[in-house]
Amino acid sequence: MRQQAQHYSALSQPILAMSELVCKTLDNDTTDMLIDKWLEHRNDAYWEWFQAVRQRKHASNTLRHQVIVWNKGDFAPENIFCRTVDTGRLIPLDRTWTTHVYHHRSMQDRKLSMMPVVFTMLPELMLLRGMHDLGCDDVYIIVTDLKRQEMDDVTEYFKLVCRYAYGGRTCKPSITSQIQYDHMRLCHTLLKQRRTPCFPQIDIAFRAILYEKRPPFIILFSHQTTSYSQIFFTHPHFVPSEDIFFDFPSGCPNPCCSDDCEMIRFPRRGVEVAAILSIKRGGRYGKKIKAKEMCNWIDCDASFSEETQRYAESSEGSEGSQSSADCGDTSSSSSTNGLVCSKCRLVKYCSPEHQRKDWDEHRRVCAKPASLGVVVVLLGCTCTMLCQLHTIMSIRYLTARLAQQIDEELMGAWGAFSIDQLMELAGLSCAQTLEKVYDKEKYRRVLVCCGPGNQGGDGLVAARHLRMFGYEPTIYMPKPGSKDIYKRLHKQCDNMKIKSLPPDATIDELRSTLSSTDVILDAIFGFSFKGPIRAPFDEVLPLISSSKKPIVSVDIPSGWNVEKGNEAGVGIVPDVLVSLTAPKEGVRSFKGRHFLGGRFVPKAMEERFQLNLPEYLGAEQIVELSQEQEPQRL
Ligand SMILES: NC(=O)C1=CN([C@@H]2O[C@H](COP(=O)(O)OP(=O)(O)OC[C@H]3O[C@@H](n4cnc5c(N)ncnc54)[C@H](OP(=O)(O)O)[C@@H]3O)[C@@H](O)[C@H]2O)[C@@H](O)CC1
Ligand SMILES: [K+]
Repeated sequence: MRQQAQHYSALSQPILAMSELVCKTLDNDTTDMLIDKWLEHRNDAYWEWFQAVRQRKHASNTLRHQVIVWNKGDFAPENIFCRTVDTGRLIPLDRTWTTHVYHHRSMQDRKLSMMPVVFTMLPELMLLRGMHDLGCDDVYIIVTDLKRQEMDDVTEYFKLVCRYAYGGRTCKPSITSQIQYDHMRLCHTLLKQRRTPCFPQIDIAFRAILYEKRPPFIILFSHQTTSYSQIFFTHPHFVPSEDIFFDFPSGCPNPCCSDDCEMIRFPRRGVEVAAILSIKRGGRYGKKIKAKEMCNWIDCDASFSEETQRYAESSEGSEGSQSSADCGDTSSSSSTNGLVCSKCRLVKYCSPEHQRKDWDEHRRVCAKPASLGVVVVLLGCTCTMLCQLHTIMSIRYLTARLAQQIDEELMGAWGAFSIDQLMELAGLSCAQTLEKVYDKEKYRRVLVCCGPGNQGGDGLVAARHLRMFGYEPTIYMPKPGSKDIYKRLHKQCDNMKIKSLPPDATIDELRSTLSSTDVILDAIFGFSFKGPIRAPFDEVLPLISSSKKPIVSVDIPSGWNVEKGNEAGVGIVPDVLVSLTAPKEGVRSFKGRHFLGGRFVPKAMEERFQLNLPEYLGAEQIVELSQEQEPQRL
């Protein structure tokens, strides 16, 4: 062993035999036993999450991108199906696997059993295993004592090695010395910190597993309660859809951890934040990884050609489409148009025979997409109404949390928007909505009521546009927000000679302004509102409601719970609502005219969050969702 270790260097390709780590293998039966044990612990966060999947609240889409399904049966892994990222099959979570846990022998001496290691990560492992089909019967875990910062350092090191030196390739002298320097630094630091196993051992085992086994992912598990474990994916294609991770509970066992702490670093924000090892391919590693869509019968190796993957859009219930695959042919070039299950339309088969064979398993999740049932209700509607109703049935209603997440993503690294841009478009939608419903000749005087958050900013932008459209807005901001953006927006309004009530205007002053107002724009509270209503709004809201003036509410009527609506009965009841980005859960029962605005969501994001937004026409910034009466301008 010592002799072999001499050949080891950070730049040459190690082999597993060089590793001094002990490998404990948990076979299928042991894994099954662990899953059974895990199921005894119901009523935890995972159980709730899976229940939510069942109610189609998460990780589900009635269209073909459905990634997790559970339609029937008990809470048991065999009833929960995952769409695999590598073959597109819908397979049950109970397809067990073999776990190889590499650990230092001192851990065994310390009586650290490897069973709890696997048990702690079981829901995540089940999910990951279920997400992968090809070559993933084996899961590799390396157990360490790394702390958070150390885990990050080690992650960066592996990324560097895999990018430039994997396979013993030569790289620029500057990179070589960088790798050697990082290697020495990590050895030195981690040895000093007495981390087990020492860094060279983690390094050997990690790269040797990559080299010899080429798994879709490797987990570096940390035994430290103050740390997280890292998953390394070996190709971007192997990173599961981030929809899966939305709301997936964090598994951190440390009771003192912060909210965003995770047991395993799941790539919650998609490929961009996943630890992906960029491995140079070529020579014996020259095989390009390619997504294969395969026949859903688990024993069949037939895959479908790329061009036929768009089957769902083009073929209507294609039970009869031809099949040319020889299912015994294991080559990836085997290609067929496939038969789509005519009921759920979620899976494909190479032949009727395999469809029949898979039926016992597939029947557990096979169901008609829910939206199809709606058609019956719609008989007798006009074509336009049908389209509108269809829009309402399928549009996604957002929880407060999801609305905030979308907002953050729009302004995050991927979305790259600034708040000014979003607010400008949001405010423009509000002004356009008011203009569409309330004619400026009859409803010239608009009281724009602004709150202390971003919605107040939307109101200020709307006031400016309304002035441009020929209205006479007055701003009322009883609690001006402190951010610079509100001050700038207010200054822009001042420059246009838009009147403002002083923030400390008395209730009498507000009452008198309301009496000389034609229509109110309610831009007080948005998706961050949490009841009960505090001063000064506890006096302002009832006054607005009792004014009997028409009201246009922005995003959600002020005072309504974002998810439960006007259950406390203290909110404003508007005539018109303009939802931004997508409607919120709380407005499902809203009866007035409902518009959608905030035309800034990129298509990719709309699809990722399954928003099912309606089409905006031409250059319009708004689209009407429902109509209680024929569209008309008042
Ligand atoms: N992507 C999008 O869709 C975009 C959305 N945009 C818009 O942003 C809106 C969300 O903005 P947001 O997060 O700043 O929150 P929002 O609701 O305006 O104000 C919260 C503030 O209200 C207050 N407050 C809360 N509860 C209270 C109570 N009970 N009683 C009294 N006060 C209470 C509290 O203030 P505090 O008391 O802390 O000073 C809190 O900070 C969203 O709905 C949409 O209109 C666009 O601008 C951009 C793109
Ligand atoms: K509002």
